[in-house]
Amino acid sequence: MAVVLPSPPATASPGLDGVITKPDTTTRAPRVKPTKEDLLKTHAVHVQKQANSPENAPRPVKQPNLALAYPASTKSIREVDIIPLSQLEVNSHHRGSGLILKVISPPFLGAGAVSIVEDEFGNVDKISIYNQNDSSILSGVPEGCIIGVKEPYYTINGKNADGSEDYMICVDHPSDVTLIRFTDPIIPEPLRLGPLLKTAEDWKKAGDTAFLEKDFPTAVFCYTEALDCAEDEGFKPSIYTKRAGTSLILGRYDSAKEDALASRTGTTTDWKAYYTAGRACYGLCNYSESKEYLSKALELNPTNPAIKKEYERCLARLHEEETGDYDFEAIYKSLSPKNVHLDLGSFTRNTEVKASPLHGRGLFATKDLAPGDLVFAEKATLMPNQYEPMRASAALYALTVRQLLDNPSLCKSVLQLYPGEMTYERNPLEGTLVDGVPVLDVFVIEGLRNKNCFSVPLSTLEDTRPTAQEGRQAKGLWVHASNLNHACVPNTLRSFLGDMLISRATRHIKAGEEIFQQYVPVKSLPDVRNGVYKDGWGFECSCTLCVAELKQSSEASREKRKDLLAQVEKILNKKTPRAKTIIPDATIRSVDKLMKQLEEAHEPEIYGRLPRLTLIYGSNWLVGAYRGKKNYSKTIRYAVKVLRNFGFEMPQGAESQDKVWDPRQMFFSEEWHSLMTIHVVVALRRLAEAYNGLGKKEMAERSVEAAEFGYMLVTGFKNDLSNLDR
Ligand SMILES: C[S@@+](CC[C@H](N)C(=O)[O-])C[C@H]1O[C@@H](n2cnc3c(N)ncnc32)[C@H](O)[C@@H]1O
Repeated sequence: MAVVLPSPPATASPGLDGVITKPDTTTRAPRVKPTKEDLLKTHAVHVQKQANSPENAPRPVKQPNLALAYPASTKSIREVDIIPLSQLEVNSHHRGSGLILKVISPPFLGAGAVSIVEDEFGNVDKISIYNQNDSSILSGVPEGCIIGVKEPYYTINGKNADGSEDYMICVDHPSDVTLIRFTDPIIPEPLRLGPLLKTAEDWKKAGDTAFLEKDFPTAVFCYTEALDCAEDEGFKPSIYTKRAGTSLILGRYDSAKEDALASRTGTTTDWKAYYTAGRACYGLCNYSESKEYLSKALELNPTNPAIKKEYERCLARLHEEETGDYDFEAIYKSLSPKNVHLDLGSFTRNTEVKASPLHGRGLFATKDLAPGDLVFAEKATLMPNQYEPMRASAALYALTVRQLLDNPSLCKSVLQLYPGEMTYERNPLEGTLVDGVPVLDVFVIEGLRNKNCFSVPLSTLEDTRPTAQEGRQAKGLWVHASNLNHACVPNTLRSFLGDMLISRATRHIKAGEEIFQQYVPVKSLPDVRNGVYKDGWGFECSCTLCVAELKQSSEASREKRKDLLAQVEKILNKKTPRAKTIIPDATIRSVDKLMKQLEEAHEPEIYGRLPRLTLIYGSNWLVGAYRGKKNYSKTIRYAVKVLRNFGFEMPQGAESQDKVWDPRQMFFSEEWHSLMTIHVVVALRRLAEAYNGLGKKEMAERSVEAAEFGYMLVTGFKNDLSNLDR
């Protein structure tokens, strides 16, 4: 699926004469409207061009521009005043009004389905319908169908070749348009066609033909018509069965379940209904309900191998949900670019959602957890298999809209996510069914995507490898993890395996304590990182480190650290230690000197047990420089400093090569506030190498064990450190 960038906001733009002109946003009557013939002719040219272009060209996505947000209609087409097209005013949302229209052209399928429509009085106009599902025939608005548009937004779609304004009814919210059945009395007389087919049997046959042609949306449509005109109740169960099976293929699990249950006849053949209902619930990740239906199917058909297989799968998911017992290594092996959606249950019972003193809801521990413990593991609620960075956001947005439309039962958990500040009040009717579809506000969906999505590599383990392809990240939503608030020095670390998010404790967490994660890797300067939070999520961080750095440390000290860091960076950015490059001693000495000054610029009474982020880059660099010179003793000294700067407690004298201590203990300190990243693992490996170089085998082994523990935290499961070399 390709994407287009969000359209630019309606701000001032250069006019033809180079003078900045504001877009015309006043509500007014359209100026000159084209005739029906002209509209159809121009449209036909576009459609013809599309027909000549290569088949299967990916369909772009119109991602909503939040600056132009407007709420979705929550009314039924039966509640609004039907108006003629001639009453439409540009730049207006026509609240309380609606249109009943006949589609009189084949569609042009771009980011939206564009067609020409006619009302009962012969007025014509252009319509663009966005955000419809491929599983609905509205995504293609076939010629001849009758649609209802609720509270239509009429807009200027740029200029025509002759300079006149090009007008369009723009339907952004998918629930603002509804497909009207041919027999519906709401259709005005002049637009009526009468039923296309007469009997339920005819519609069923038409549905079967569409099914065989793999046109599943049309099959659903025909089966719906068949059910609607069936006079014989005995005819209905078989149609429900067919519609349930078709919906299952389309991933419309809510309807599949409903139809499967409606198809029951009270006989032993009901095993089919329960089997389909069980599979539909499995598709929705409702494993307990799935198990119930599959058990019933098994009772009626105990030897059926397909039911047995589904039942076993269901038990495996329930076991994962209950215990958090996963074979992560096997899961990793099963992962491939084509197989990122893992068949796993989510383990969340160590955590619960409660009101947070920081903001809205937060996630809290339900039991004491130790460093390294699995806090929770959650399968993505929504994550497209799209790792192209330019396409990942739009793909997630499109998938979210599609899934909510297809499975309204998902609306409750997804629409309660925080969408950021909206320019209007949210409507409590969002997510409820009106005219058969859930009311969906695409601007809310884009807002909550933006505030809650995570960027995700194929696996964090892959991502730590030097050979990892930089930037290839998908985007996804995990509704449970979305409750996590941010802390720069958090108590958990997240990692990914395909669409599975693994959260591990990085320190002791007491039952009842709030769980935090870092939203993004933290910047070392407190004002810079807080700028990122403000811009991205609208908050200022109040974690221990931010309070210490922003509220307790003086502005003069902050400025001093900033200045020294800039001096360090100036040198380091030119001289990165690499294999086979020897850094001149003079450079090392000047970095060393600056680093001492920077260290002294950290007030001991404030930074006593806190990370010193501005020191990390320099101390890491010095580890590399001394490692290059095989100076083991200095490598140890600076590797220990790196660990200290990340906020790990180092025993007195650990910087000396002769000190005997246990690096494995550093993860278990109760008082220190440490920050866990892959750089900690690398520093521990350097430490091990240097101890080895000095022949201190015991210390080297302990350092390797500590590095392995750290690597488990970073990647989510136990892994060989040699992954870091390939
Ligand atoms: C993914 S949501 C986190 C859950 C959120 N508290 C809720 O009620 O849905 C992200 C939003 O939480 C808020 N937030 C996260 N961390 C915060 C913090 N440390 N302090 C204040 N607000 C925070 C921000 O408003 C942010 O946009």
